[in-house]
Amino acid sequence: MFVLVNLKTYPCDPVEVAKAAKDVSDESGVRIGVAAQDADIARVADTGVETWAQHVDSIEYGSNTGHTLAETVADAGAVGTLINHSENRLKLADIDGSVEAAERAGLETCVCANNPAQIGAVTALGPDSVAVEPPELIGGDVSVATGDPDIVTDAVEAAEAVDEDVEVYCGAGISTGDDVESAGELGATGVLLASGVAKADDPRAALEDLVEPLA
Ligand SMILES: O=C(CO)COP(=O)(O)O
Repeated sequence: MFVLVNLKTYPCDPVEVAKAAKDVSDESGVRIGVAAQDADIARVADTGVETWAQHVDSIEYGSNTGHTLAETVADAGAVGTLINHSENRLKLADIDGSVEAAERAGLETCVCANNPAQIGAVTALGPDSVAVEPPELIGGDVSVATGDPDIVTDAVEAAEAVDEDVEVYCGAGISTGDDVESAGELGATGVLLASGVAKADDPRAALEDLVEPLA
């Protein structure tokens, strides 16, 4: 299982979380990534943790004020990027362009979607992975794996029907090792989570608990 921690714009210390994620990944052997804000990517990557961007735009070098260029986040140390997160939704054409931009820059791609039908649509764009995250469960205490297990199994089925090579992750409300284990049992090969680590009093302990069943 891949554990991708999305720091969003939470007021946590990104370097502290990144160092903890790097250590816990090294100790457990579980792949852990940290998706940081653009301005934090370089110092997060300096910790040695697998570093992701939270978004890249469907643009090339040039006159694009205020946008995120895939090459720039890659140069800063990101190796992957989220696209179309529920909090930064794009039109299908822009998702397609962002996937293309990320691939051009050598970034791994994870396209998020709200439901299995959207998962099928974005899988057709050929990203490395897709992630189903029901918006109503994001930021809450109920894990998608227990609160809406069918959405995970249906998303896995929808993606497989389009392209068996695209990994399927799930997210929303995941905060414990049990949640990660349940997500795996439903067919997900990774989880996206945010508040369970970014808002934890002790992010390192939260990460240790998350990977405990996997180590
Ligand atoms: O949006 C998410 C990850 O990208 C999920 O957020 P929570 O883990 O806070 O529910």
